[in-house]
Amino acid sequence: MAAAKLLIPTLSHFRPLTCAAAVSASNPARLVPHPPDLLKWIKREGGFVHEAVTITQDTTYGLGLVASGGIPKGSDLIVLPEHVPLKFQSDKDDEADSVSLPLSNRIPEELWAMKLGLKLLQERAKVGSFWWPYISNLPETYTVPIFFSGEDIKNLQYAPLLYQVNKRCRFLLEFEQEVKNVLKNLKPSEHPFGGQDVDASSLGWAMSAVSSRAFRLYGKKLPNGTHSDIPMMLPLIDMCNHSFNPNARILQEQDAGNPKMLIKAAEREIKQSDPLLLNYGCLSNDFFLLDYGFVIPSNPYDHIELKYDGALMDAASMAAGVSSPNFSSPAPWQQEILFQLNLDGEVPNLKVTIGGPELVEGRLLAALRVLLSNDREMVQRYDLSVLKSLSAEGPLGVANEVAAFRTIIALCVIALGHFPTKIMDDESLLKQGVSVSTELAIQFRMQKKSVIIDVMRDLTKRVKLLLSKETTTA
Ligand SMILES: C[S@@+](CC[C@H](N)C(=O)[O-])C[C@H]1O[C@@H](n2cnc3c(N)ncnc32)[C@H](O)[C@@H]1O
Repeated sequence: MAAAKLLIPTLSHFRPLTCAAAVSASNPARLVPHPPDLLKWIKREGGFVHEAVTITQDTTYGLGLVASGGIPKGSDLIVLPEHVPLKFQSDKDDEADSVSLPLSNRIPEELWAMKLGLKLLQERAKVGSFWWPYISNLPETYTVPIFFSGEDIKNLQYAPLLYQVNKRCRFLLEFEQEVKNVLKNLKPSEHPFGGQDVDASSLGWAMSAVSSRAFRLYGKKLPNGTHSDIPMMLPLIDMCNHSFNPNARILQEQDAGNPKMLIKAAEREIKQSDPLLLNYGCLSNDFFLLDYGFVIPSNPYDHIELKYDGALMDAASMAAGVSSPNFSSPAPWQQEILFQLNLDGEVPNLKVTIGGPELVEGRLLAALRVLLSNDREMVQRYDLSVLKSLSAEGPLGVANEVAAFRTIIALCVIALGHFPTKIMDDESLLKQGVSVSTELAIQFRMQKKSVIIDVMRDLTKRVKLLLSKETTTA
């Protein structure tokens, strides 16, 4: 044993940063086979864990928290003292941050998870890290699309997500080079990762660990009295799985001198064997898959993204039977409204969505209503907020509303045509048994197609209702 220690002296102060591909979504291995007891560590550090809160393997979503007995509503479930969450600027930072800080400054703000990921990777490499009891309990692999094969990325069949995945992969490969360049001339004592090679795969592990587990909460108080919003990893609390109907919620107590993170039971009793669930956010499946590595069936917040384009709108409305639409050449007064909707001008935002709680994004609905109307005076009688509202029920008349809805239905048909497979094909592929990542990609595209079909159904009903009302009043 002594000889082995002598042979590998440099290995004694760091841990390897290798990263394997995900084999199972429901039960990913942890970084070490028998990690320390997380509950005991939290309590030793001065935190509180309700006696009925336990960690269970018995979930379809990996590890989770479960109530071993009844918990009254509003009870504190877990309380973390301020030094336990893992944040980018931590009081425990040391001189290695003079290297990782400039590196993190090269990360675009939208990839904030990579910033905290650098810190996580640094702590993962360090033997004796304060956070090792937490980090060793993290999953070894993630089912996010940056780890999918090229074939499974294509299997997503949805351009906006393909774009995001490619962007993240490209960033990781470029950042790997930047990290290597910065690290190559460092003395061992200055090296933030214990002299180890950091590659796109270990960076991707760290980014996914953060994006799937961090919460954005108040940071330090700013001079103007407000709080900065910073991501942090909350040990144990982050063992809660997601639900849109959660039974727990995160709170931050800002008592002077004693800030704490806690989760409380929601305003209903938690029964024995109930999982403890948090709402990660009212997000589309794009975010759930990209950041968390899962897809929610019938997600009420899922939507599809389209580009507002005059030629596409003309094609859709002609397919819907609207005669001579003028989306490609709007009248000046219509163009002025498109400008107000930020669908025209120097830096327009042409991304519009269909599906989700709004059903049709207000900006798209207003544009269709206005461009399908010839009656400038009537249009100008209404506020933009009315023109954008689906519940306004045909402010510009039944014929205009029917034409707008039919145009959206035709847009949906065009969008469905962009998917190379039908839902029935996808279902039979899933029945044949496929890998974890292929299954996720197929579920993702099936859900997108369901969103489109649901919107078409809803709008078809609205058209029928409008037409029936018109015949009754005629
Ligand atoms: C904050 S962690 C929760 C703890 C995690 N289950 C574990 O084993 O460490 C978030 C991860 O849990 C899984 N997860 C949580 N809620 C889920 C849900 N509703 N459906 C599918 N997977 C879920 C996903 O793998 C996600 O990335």
